[in-house]
Amino acid sequence: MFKVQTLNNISVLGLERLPRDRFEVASEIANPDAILVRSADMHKLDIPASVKAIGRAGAGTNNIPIAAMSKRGVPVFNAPGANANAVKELVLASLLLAARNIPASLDFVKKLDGDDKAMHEAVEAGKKKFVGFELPGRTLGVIGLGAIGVKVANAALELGMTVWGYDPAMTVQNAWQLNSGVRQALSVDDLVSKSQFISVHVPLLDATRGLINADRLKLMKKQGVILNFARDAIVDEKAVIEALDEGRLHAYACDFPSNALKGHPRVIATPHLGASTGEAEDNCAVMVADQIREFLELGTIRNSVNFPEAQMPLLPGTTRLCIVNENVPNMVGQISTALAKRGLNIADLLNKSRGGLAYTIVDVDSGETDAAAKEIAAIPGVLAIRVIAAR
Ligand SMILES: NC(=O)c1ccc[n+]([C@@H]2O[C@H](COP(=O)([O-])OP(=O)(O)OC[C@H]3O[C@@H](n4cnc5c(N)ncnc54)[C@H](O)[C@@H]3O)[C@@H](O)[C@H]2O)c1
Ligand SMILES: O=C(O)CC[C@@H](O)C(=O)O
Repeated sequence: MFKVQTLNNISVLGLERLPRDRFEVASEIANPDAILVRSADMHKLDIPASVKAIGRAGAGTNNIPIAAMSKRGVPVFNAPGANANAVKELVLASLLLAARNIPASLDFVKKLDGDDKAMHEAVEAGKKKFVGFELPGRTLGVIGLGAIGVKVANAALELGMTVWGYDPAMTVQNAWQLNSGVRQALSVDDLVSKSQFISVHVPLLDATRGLINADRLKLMKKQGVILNFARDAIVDEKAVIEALDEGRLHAYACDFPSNALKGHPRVIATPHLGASTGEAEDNCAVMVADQIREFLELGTIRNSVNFPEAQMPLLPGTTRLCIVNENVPNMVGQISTALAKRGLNIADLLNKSRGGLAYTIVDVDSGETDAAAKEIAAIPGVLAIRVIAAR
């Protein structure tokens, strides 16, 4: 029986992918084999030694101590693209809210009083304060052309906007999805200086912290709009407020409210709602639960942010060893020597690496697998090992 701990509410559809005869799932559980999480901050958490995998039911993994997990040989999985449409729709809604001054106009309507005639007169007199602008011909710059950025860029083109994109590490799969009408910016500065609207869709990393800062805001076209549905620290909030107050920026739409932003007349803040649709919550939970199940039952790695992809069908009648080690020479040699010493025949083997980590799946015919696993675990550089018996 595998034990899975949930640190946030995970959609029932996802949890149902873990059959109860093989998986015990609870928010409080001792010695879990795996953790399912959404946005809970795991950096200060004492993650039990029993944990063999972490599944993020979403895209961003900045709430998970990935480097520490890599050192322990623990894969971290996420759900790439599973909530991208939900975020795209909220970005588009916010683009329109900003262009048509809708939040301020709704406040104005809420404060109207008097009889209907008085109200009608106030509406006709007051509406000039909320004159907006239309999107065709306006320029949007999209920083980060991943699952979300590509969808936002394509949708903005459909709305008649001129769209520039920048992503130095775009994947081939995402490039296939991008409308060829999206123009390629040469750098962040190049994109910023061309754009009136800017939408950021990058992960929060050291390299993206403060990506939109005071200097870049000065490069933007006048009356610009910044859309931040990625992570708070990607945009320098203080610099944005200054630009709003000086009238250089028209609006800041973001999914990460703070005291400084709250109540600002030109800030449109939503409470981290990007992925909050039933569809996105289901998609993320199903995807990540399937990945965690396949890892625990078969050692398969799909959509990990720190491990290489690794899939090998389990040969009937064999026992599987899954070994995580530092990516250094002669590890496979030492592993096969330990197996040969006990007369264990290798029926199938897969060895993959990513950065400093290597992962080996080896299926062996019957024999002293536990003893061999113990010996392999003691090889310097081996970080984790599991033995999975064929069912
Ligand atoms: N508001 C929400 O609820 C919500 C929901 C989903 C995702 N997000 C955030 O959005 C981010 C992006 O999500 P995604 O699904 O598109 O991820 P993704 O991994 O598909 O795309 C991220 C893209 O950013 C690019 N990138 C990385 N560093 C860059 C840089 N310095 N400049 C330009 N491009 C860079 C990568 O090459 C990649 O193509 C997530 O990491 C997460 O933080 C927020
Ligand atoms: O789980 C959520 O609601 C937010 C998820 C989002 O921030 C993500 O990075 O996928």
